Amino acid sequence: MILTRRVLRWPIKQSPSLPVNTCFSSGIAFDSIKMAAMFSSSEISKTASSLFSAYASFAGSMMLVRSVANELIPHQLRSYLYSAFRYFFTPLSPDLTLAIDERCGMSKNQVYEAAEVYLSTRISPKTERLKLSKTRKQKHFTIGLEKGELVVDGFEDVRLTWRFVCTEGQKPHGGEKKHFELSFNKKHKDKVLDFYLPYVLLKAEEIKKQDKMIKLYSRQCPFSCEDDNERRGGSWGSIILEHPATFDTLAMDPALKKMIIDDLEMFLRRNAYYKKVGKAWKRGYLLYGPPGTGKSSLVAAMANYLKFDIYDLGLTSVRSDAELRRTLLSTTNRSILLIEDIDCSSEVLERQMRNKNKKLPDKTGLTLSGILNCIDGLWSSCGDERIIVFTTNYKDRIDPALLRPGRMDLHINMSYCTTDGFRLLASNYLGISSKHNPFFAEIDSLLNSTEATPAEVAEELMKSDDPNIALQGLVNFLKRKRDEADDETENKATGCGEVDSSVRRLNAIVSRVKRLKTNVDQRKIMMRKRK
Ligand SMILES: Nc1ncnc2c1ncn2[C@@H]1O[C@H](COP(=O)(O)OP(=O)(O)OP(=O)(O)O)[C@@H](O)[C@H]1O
Repeated sequence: MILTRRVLRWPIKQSPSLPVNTCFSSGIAFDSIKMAAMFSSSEISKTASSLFSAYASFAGSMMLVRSVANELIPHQLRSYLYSAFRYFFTPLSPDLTLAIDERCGMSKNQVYEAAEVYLSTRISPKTERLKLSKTRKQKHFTIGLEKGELVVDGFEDVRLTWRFVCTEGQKPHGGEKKHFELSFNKKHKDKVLDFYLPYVLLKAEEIKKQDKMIKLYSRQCPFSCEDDNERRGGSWGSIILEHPATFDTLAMDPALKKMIIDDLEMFLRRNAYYKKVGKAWKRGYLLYGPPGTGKSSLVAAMANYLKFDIYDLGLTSVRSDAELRRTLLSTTNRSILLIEDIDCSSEVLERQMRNKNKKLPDKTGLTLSGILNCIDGLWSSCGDERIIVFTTNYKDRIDPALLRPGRMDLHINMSYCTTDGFRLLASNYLGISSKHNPFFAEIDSLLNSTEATPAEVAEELMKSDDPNIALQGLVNFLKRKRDEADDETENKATGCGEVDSSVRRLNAIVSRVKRLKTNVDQRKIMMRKRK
């Protein structure tokens, strides 16, 4: 108040030392001249001293008040008063800011991870700094926000601002603490929590699925392609699965192929259904058939289709039920557990032998009941979207307990190459179709009377870039197979003595050599003609 009164009493005078109508080009210079004209130097110094004395008396009284308050008012009441004072005198912001930390305790924060992925697709052209990275195994660049960068996003009528913040960790060598700040108008709080953030999680999941590199895990693999270069628990190592098999390249009965795809689709859709009926969300497939009919290729096609990782578990490397449990618990959701050649697993066969011969000692700690428990017992319920695939060349050698529905839901017979299968392979390997090709009819009739695996047919088709040579080679191969099969049947039917059968085999070899020579001659003639 003193200060105000003094200021108001200042006289407004013109300085006699300056001519009133002097002209200046600069406005600032003109103002300062005006000021100087208003106050004489003695008056300015008087004003400054009164200002200083006012400030000193104000600061002194405040210090006195503060020390009295510190003495008389208890600490808790004081801090309450301060916060109330701050609350009433700080202007209210209409915005709410959510801090999304990188970690929740020891584990990663799912919302933070999702935001990282989602925001990489929301970067505006105005953003000035971005983070770019790519590991040797990654196919695409990874783009992220740099410290302090902003992304503005919209969701229905809500405007949201994301900011990426990095701060120094409090502990020495604690590294950087990272978090996102998400700001929006307070009135949209419910919409953001109930709809926007779940939408971000969903979108991030979709983006991850698109870019996902499928991994093949094995306990025998000495290293891991995980980003943090750590092996998963349960001693799994991994490599990127680069198997190009897809359902489009698989030569198998089209109806069977469609049935498998539909079954997988239904399995993926049925999360709620599995919960409702009280079953673990998993599905078991048994693939059986002779070697080279595409069992492993089908597993790769399933993984590529679903974008699921594969855990290749050799049962022979598992020593006990406890180890099997540990190993399976360290596998992730959305994965395929592959147990190949289940009939060759000595433990599974052993139980059958033990049943027949009760005296056989229990050699290992891995038992069939341990395996069954992991497939559909209580342990199997730890995890979601799991697929278990058993493969075997001999279905009849497997313990029926393993095959019952609920354990192996679908039994898929991978059979010899059919005419449909051949057409697909011919189109894949040679880029040809059956139209006007003279070889197709002959190959069809040979395939109907001979058992050849898709692997054998594919091998023949790969032998030449020239479709005619490759197809002629396949015809010869199938004829040879047919003759061999005929010879074998004949041998079995006649049941002659050893000498007779040796003579017949010798004759068969001679006739086969003759046929081969004819084929070679034919091929030479064709080559000459082409030249
Ligand atoms: N049905 C098929 N469609 C396309 N290619 C196939 C098919 N079956 C086999 N092949 C070809 O043969 C090769 C071997 O097949 P694959 O390993 O999948 O057979 P498998 O039945 O798993 O054999 P095994 O029982 O010996 O493990 C594959 O790399 C693929 O090129």
